[in-house]
Amino acid sequence: MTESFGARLRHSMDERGPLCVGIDPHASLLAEWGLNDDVAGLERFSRTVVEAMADRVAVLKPQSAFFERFGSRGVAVLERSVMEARAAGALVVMDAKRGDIGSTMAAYAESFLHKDSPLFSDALTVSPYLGYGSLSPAVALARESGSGLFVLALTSNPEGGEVQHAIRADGRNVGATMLAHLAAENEGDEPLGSFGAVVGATLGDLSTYDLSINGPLLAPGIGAQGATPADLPRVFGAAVRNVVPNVSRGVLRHGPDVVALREAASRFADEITGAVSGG
Ligand SMILES: O=c1ccn([C@@H]2O[C@H](COP(=O)(O)O)[C@@H](O)[C@H]2O)c(=O)[nH]1
Repeated sequence: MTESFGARLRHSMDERGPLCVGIDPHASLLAEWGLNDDVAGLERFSRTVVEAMADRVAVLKPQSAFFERFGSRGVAVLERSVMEARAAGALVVMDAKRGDIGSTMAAYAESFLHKDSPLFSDALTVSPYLGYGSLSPAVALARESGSGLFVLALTSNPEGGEVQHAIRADGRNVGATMLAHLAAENEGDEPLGSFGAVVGATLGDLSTYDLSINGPLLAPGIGAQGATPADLPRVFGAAVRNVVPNVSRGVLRHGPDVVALREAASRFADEITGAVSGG
């Protein structure tokens, strides 16, 4: 039987540390790396990040948008990157932020979470803003295939609050409600549930939220968006042990040199370890 995503993530975080490096081939980064803004440039960029990182970080997170920008040939690069990253030992979180009515959500789930799909990933980011229940087909397929989900709960961008801080009829806000759904999903799972939340590292003190969802907390916002590893204990409190901090541009801007990329990731990893262990 396939080990669950949560279990595989816990082991990988214990072995390699919690850092998640993003594969975000921004046009500006392609230019900084001396690459053309075309499919060949995209492929070289993505291959370099996979080569530099996949044998050492716990998680790689390709941002699908930057590959989709190039149409089917960009998606083919994404497929190869996912396969190569997984083959080299990294877990892949596909950042595609899918969300739709349940019947369409089932097709999105097939695309990313079915073992036979060319884009099969260890986990997928999803949007619950058509209602958490609309994600049910993805939850069901993730359980079947041993993959996971990261549900947008409290995003790192300043605009997110207008939706996520909205107060519901029961007095609870929308973001807190998503966290409660995830806690129910992960109940009893050991060593860690497979249904995570996206919670921005940029958000300051989150002590009014119950972050104890028994699942991973994917925390973007470190580096280019202004948060630092030192912020993690203040933002996440006791839940910091389950945080998977994501850094994309903060690492990628050090390319294309593989050694420089590795050194940048290693600096973030050391700072994160120091912050999380109180050192
Ligand atoms: O709330 C969210 C959810 C996802 N993201 C994604 O993470 C990376 C962050 O990139 P940086 O270069 O480190 O800022 C990017 O792919 C976003 O789409 C997020 O930032 N916030």
